[in-house]
Amino acid sequence: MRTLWAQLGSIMGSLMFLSAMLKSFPPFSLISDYLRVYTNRLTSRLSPYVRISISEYSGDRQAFSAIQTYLSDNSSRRANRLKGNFLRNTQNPLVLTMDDDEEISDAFHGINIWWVSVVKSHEMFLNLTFPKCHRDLITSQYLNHVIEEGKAIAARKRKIKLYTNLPGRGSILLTSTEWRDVLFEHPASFDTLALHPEKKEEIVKDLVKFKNGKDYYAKMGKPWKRGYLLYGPPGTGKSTMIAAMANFLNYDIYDLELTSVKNNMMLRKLLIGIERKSIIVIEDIDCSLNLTEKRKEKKKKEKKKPEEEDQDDDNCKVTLSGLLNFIDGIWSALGGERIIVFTTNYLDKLDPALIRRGRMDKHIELSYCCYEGFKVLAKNYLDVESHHLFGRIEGLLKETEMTPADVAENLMPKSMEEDNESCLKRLIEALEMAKEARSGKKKKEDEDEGNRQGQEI
Ligand SMILES: Nc1ncnc2c1ncn2[C@@H]1O[C@H](COP(=O)(O)OP(=O)(O)OP(=O)(O)O)[C@@H](O)[C@H]1O
Repeated sequence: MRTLWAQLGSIMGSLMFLSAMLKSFPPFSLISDYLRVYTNRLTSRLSPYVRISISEYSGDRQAFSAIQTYLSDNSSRRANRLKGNFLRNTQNPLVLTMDDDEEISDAFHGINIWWVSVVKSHEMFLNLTFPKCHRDLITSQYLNHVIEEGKAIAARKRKIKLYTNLPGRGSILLTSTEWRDVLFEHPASFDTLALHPEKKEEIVKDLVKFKNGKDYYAKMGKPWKRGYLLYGPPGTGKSTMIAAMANFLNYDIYDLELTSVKNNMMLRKLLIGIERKSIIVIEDIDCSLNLTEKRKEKKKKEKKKPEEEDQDDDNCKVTLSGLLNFIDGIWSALGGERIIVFTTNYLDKLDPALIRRGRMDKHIELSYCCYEGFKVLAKNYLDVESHHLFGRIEGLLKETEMTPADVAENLMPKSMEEDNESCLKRLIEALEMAKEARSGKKKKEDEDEGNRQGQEI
């Protein structure tokens, strides 16, 4: 049937060609225009099919690329002619898509649908043909199905990337910085994170609420973004938590090295280059800000005027106000669905303005290893869930402070032959030493305090 219509189409095409010929003779140009309009009308009235042409510039770019993803997924299984594109930094770099003018068929509730990809004057169109009698079903349900399915396929195939800001290519003076990406393949997950289960659950719930919160944020009239402050001693899992968050949400990570950003303008430029579904990380935020504070103190001593200060700051490094603008200025709302994470080992060194609630919505303390955390590490490293030495370790963990990084280091087998018992005993030894060192330190502090009070009397 569709072949018959194709033949009719070619007859109509010939008529149109004739009309174009006639057009070159001025007296006939009016007639030829009428001829073209009426042949078009006649074809569409008589045809039992409808054709919808969707341009890549039709407005919703995301919907168009979702349709492309859906068709590419279908075409790589069904079409005879495919286009291959190579992607950078991926494990499976070859991506197959439908070739130009290639047709693939699809079915929805028993209705046959045909798609053709066409490129005209550098513009791509996806043409969809289906029986006229199913117009409502196809335009309402089928197209939505294609877009949603395309988005789901893209999410499943999405590989997480880690972006870092590095000096721009060709920038000899290192005055500009740009994002460079590599594939992110950190295996951390909330299951392997040594953290109290209640705390873990609270964080996971918070992340889920954020990820599904598009409508909620829109209703509140707030940009779809959230700030997390992770603080605690070195080796307590702040970086590991960020990796677990990225894997859980399937978001890219933008690791912002603030000390190599020349000024506020450059910071804004970097911000604009950040895509949706991302976690922006500034590690050791206290170190980056110290530079600013020290510079301010120096300027105060040099008795500079405020205008000079601003100018100098802009020529020098990112200022506190630039950073605040980065977090909650108008630019920061672009695209939405972004998380910003600050980490620090020294919470009290930070400017309260930077971490106030609303800016850093959730403050998460990562601390020394608790018994629950140890059990996760024992499972990760030794694949053991219970052991007669666990009780001794539980008691020692309550009496001393050891970071999950140190617990992990002691648990890790040092050779293929080393058994679980020996690894657990090494941990017990290390915990006992830490306990002794701690009580020695405490004794010394008490003595010093006693001496100080004695001198005061
Ligand atoms: N909570 C944890 N759960 C699982 N592994 C952990 C945890 N904390 C630390 N580790 C282990 O210790 C290593 C160092 O941890 P990580 O880099 O995440 O700590 P950090 O708090 O970010 O340290 P720093 O403040 O020095 O950057 C990790 O590679 C991981 O193997």
